[in-house]
Amino acid sequence: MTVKERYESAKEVYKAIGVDTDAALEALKKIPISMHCWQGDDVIGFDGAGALSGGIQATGNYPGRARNPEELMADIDKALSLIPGKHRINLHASYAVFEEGEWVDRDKLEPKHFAKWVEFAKERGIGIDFNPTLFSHEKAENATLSSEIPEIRSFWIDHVKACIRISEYFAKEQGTPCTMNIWIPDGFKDIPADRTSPRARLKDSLDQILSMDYDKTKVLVAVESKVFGIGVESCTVGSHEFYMNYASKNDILCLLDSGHYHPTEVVSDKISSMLLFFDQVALHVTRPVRWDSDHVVLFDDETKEIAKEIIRGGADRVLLALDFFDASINRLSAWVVGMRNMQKALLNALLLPNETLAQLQASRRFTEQMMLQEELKLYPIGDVWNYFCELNGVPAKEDWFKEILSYEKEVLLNRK
Ligand SMILES: C[C@H](O)[C@H](O)[C@@H](O)C(=O)CO
Ligand SMILES: [Mn+2]
Repeated sequence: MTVKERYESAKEVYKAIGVDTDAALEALKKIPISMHCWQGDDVIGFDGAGALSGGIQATGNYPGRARNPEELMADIDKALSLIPGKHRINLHASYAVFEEGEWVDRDKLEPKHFAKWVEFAKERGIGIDFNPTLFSHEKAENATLSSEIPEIRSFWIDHVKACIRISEYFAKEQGTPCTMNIWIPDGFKDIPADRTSPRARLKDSLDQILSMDYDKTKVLVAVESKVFGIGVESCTVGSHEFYMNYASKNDILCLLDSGHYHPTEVVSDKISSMLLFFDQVALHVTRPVRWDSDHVVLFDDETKEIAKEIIRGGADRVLLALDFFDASINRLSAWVVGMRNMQKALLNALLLPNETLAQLQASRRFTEQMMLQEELKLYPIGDVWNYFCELNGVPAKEDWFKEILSYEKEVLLNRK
């Protein structure tokens, strides 16, 4: 049977439970995922400002890490060619592209340092999202926006302001808003004596940043909380409560990273609450293994549950990005697996009879609800997925992997 014939057969199976597979594929095609550039080079960046810091870690030494903008762009291109649909790319400020012999510190970054990325994105018709980089820098050794040292705090305030200007430039050039997400590593290894002062300084820094004049329809500022990081186990200044309150009072976005909560807490359970109080919510989907380990996103239960909440809450209300970095495997394969898995999870959610399931819950027919949810797990989603790949001109099933192998042989292994 061909992929199309299998799809036609699956379509009938779904039709019997009231699910329109054609509509699901149309909807899936319209959901962009912001693919993080930092999986390609183990979060190193190009500004040479410092080794990876901030309590995050890329482990492994698989050959072929992208070492410069050309290599990273080529790798992103290859990965995107194996992922169905049109997506976005997510950059960090540390990925500024300088002219030969040029260098400026992070507080002096300008749109021109990202012109190459705009050129890259425009040629491919994709949008760009952005992140100030408040780690891997000598001035980030202790604290950034919450620093007790006025010059350090001003430096980072200026950096984030510069990033807002760069985000505005991206948005203007690409014609779609740019999500600009702020994450800082500030915190304390051991029990602090004063939790309030650092948080008050962080609040003041954000106030100063947001007081600048910028187009709020073009730059969607988000703040990303975290429960702990390596070296800051006892207290994170930018905690969930801090940022949720700050975002709500200041009309900016909260970004929920699925690795940034207590191990038994799940982001899938938070999305509906956020969407009742905010117009939109931003996500970093990742896979924490025992800690915020940033493993590649799998087609696992929590990813599926997050996707259900995105579809049920309205995909246009969720700014979806991925955030993992695994240096122990082929980095392009990591991107492709993670992106395709996020899409499979979204497809899975789109293929559910969501109305029927909600009605079963509303009438408290939980026995039937459980039965149906379990039976649906074995419905022929694979046939629908393969057809989606074919429709979008990318290899179905595992067929994309041979492209990775030849790219590894011809390109990655030559990066000595
Ligand atoms: C590199 C990212 O910005 C970073 O991973 C941040 O988003 C995060 O999740 C830190 O744990
Ligand atoms: Mn994150």
